[in-house]
Amino acid sequence: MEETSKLQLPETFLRFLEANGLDPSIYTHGDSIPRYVRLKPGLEDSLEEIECEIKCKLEKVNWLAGFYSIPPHVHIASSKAYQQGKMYGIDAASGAAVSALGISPGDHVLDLCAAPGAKLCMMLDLLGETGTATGVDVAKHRLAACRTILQKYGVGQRSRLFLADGTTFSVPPTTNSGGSPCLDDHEDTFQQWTSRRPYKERKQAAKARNHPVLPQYGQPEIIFYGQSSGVIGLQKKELYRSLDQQEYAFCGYDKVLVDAECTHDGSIKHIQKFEQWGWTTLERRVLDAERTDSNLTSLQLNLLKNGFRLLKQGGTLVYSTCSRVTISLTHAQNEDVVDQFLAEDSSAELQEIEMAKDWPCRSGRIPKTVRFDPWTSATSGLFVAKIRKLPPKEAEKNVL
Ligand SMILES: C[S@@+](CC[C@H](N)C(=O)[O-])C[C@H]1O[C@@H](n2cnc3c(N)ncnc32)[C@H](O)[C@@H]1O
Repeated sequence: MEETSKLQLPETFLRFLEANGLDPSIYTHGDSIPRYVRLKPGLEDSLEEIECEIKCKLEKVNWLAGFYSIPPHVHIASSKAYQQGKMYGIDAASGAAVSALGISPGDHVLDLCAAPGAKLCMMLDLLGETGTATGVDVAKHRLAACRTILQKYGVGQRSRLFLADGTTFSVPPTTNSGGSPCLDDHEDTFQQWTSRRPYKERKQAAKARNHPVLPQYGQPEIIFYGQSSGVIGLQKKELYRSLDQQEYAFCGYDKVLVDAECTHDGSIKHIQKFEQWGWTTLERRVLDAERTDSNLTSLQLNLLKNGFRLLKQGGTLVYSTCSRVTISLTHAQNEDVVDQFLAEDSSAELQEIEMAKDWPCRSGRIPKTVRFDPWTSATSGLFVAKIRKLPPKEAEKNVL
């Protein structure tokens, strides 16, 4: 804390923060943001037991159901309650982004940047016993961690995980949402998922390792699916069917989360290091890169476009950028991406996030978008935009 308050930020960095509506006090007033946990639904009675175990009180987050805050120095990873899957470690702002989707039982939900899976687990808890959740990520090791988490919390039953590029992913939700194990042992039929893969698949995987095929050039690899995911018993050609754009309007996903990739560690600890490395290095490595990193913003835009393409008419998409990094709250990675997307697609309409009235957030540069600033929200920081897919008649009016 002492160290942070002494930090003198250079003029260029202060100007950069101002241009992006970021309050520099987060860098000078220290890192006192609490940690958050979410209790597994139905385990509210375990609250006292958990408090005893981790030796601190779980403070209820009044604006977000199921969430509690704990002091930043309390670690939960070694606690029995965490290891037994009674609680999740997830920032409250991340929980808010999932809530903004307005998930209803029976929905088919897509998480286009799913790993390591904290938000996907929350979606599955909200779905309860119905609907399906599909998680996509381009990083295999992160997706494997996501699979472990789904298994740990026992929420994998109606989920599918695909290793794929979210900018081109095209697999629609399955229509058969109550799939049951099939006795058909045709090699192209999906059986129940098992960590022990059949010999033929292992041989194919070994071959692919020698001649790697990036997911965007091949068929998305399904690396986990649950008993009632609707995948069991399906033939590969049925699962990997692609639809015409018009068909997605009726057979697409009800809700899509694009929790986009962001880079540049702008965390307090990271920025502090530039005091030793030299502030000119900060300009070169972070500020200039941020202004010119068109690769990143075009990835974010393409993820948003593809997520929206897979959305049903009347469906809801939430675009958010990852928390824990403060620089990722810049306009370039958030409002500018949303602005460009809305300008290009007349069927996309920005929606008011009604429940945000009770959240400790403020408006983004574009009305109806919201920002959780770490310093005012006491969360890790997040940008959230909620977008609805309009039916063609309403979209026409949008153009006029
Ligand atoms: C902010 S993290 C997602 C966090 C996740 N939603 C959660 O709650 O745990 C961004 C993720 O996007 C993934 N990613 C990056 N590029 C991608 C792409 N082209 N397609 C799909 N996922 C991508 C990264 O591997 C990373 O796991």
